[in-house]
Amino acid sequence: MDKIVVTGNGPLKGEIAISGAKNTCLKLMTAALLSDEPLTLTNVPRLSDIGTLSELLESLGCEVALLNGGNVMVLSAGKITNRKADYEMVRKLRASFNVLGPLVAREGEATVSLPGGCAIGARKVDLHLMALEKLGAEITLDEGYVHCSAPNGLTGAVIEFPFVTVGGTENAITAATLAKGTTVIKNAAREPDTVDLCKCLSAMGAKISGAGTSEITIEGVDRLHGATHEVIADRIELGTFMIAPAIAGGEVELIGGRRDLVDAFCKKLEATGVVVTETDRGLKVSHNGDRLKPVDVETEPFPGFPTDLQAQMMAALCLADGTSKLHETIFENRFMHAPELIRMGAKIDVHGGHATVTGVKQMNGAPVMATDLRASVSLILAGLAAEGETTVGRVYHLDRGYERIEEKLSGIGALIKRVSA
Ligand SMILES: CC(=O)N[C@H]1[C@@H](OP(=O)(O)OP(=O)(O)OC[C@H]2O[C@@H](n3ccc(=O)[nH]c3=O)[C@H](O)[C@@H]2O)O[C@H](CO)[C@@H](O)[C@@H]1O
Ligand SMILES: C=C(OP(=O)(O)O)C(=O)O
Repeated sequence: MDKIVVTGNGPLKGEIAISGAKNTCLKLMTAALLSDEPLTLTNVPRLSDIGTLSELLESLGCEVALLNGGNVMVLSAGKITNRKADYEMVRKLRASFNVLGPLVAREGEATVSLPGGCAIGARKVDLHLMALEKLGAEITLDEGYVHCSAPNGLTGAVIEFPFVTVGGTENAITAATLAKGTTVIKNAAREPDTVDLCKCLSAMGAKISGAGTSEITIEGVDRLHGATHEVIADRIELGTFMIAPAIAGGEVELIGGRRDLVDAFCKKLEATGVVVTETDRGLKVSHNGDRLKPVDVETEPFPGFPTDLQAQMMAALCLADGTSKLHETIFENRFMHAPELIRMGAKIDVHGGHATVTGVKQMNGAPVMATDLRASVSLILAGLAAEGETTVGRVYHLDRGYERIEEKLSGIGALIKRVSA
């Protein structure tokens, strides 16, 4: 199994091109199931999660072709040959539960394995099912599978979520595109991923208004057609690489980065003393290497501080000059990076959804273990500023969501390599 070895070596300088967003691209891929014409996605990130979802889509009869070294994907669901998404595939990837909306909308029937919990929390799907029931689907649960049936098609309805669910909003949107009549989604997710999905669906002929606000309206249409859509920049990869010069010092330009994708995060980073500037090509982050100022962070749905950047921010705050408090409000078990950071010399006290981080002057390299995607990258970031060598194990978590991370970080002067153990 591969490991990543990072050696702290001072300030970083250069530029990193931001890839297409994993969490967006996965949902865009499920949209291909809504049309019998091809959907072409450009700016596709080369990640293991993309490969896993491709396999699932292929098992349903959707052809997936990669062009231009994998950067362009053509998805052709001329005919759905199988309406059942198997446990073995769905369990590997939560986003795969989002084939449910498109399948039932187009085929009037679908059976999809429950995704189950994952390391960061229980991650229920009751609200996805509530939304589909509102649209008239009949739902039964049997042996770990959700069976969803609407033989006469779905019908538009008002769906009000009690709290923001990104995946639930997206399943509701895709299902509603082919429903009869109007659907109004209240308390909808405002994430850029959801907005980009709506943009792609609109290019396919869907009638959607209000994307990016808490109320999204969808007028159902009879059919969707093919389209070409460019995947939006990955705001989580962007935020992750913005932390690199913050933690190790230096100046790095993130090509393709946009402040509006990570504004709440930028504000917290700026409060630590880091300088963020918008440039013609993206965002530039500079830090003189002084100790960061402590800040308090609470994760929230967009436009708040993203849960997917909490681990990386914690890594930076481990070296701040003072005490920071982090409150994780989205997932109940998303501090698994804390014990590993503690192995590197950090002082962190976790109590439920809260963590108190008392900054230390220096962290030290250590063998550490990745427990989930964002936890893994927080250990690499900490390694960039630590004294000595940090070896991160179980890097398959990292490969789910970061394209060529060693290459990108080496390009700004980091000492990082992948070794086969
Ligand atoms: C609001 C939020 O930040 N969502 C994040 C979540 O999206 P993802 O779509 O995976 O999760 P949701 O947004 O649906 O979940 C938000 C919260 O609602 C709960 N829930 C959700 C659906 C449901 O049917 N019932 C239910 O109780 C979840 O357990 C969680 O506590 O993880 C992704 C990957 O890390 C992030 O990119 C998203 O930004
Ligand atoms: C947790 C993440 O992904 P997933 O929802 O696929 O588990 C993530 O992108 O940080």
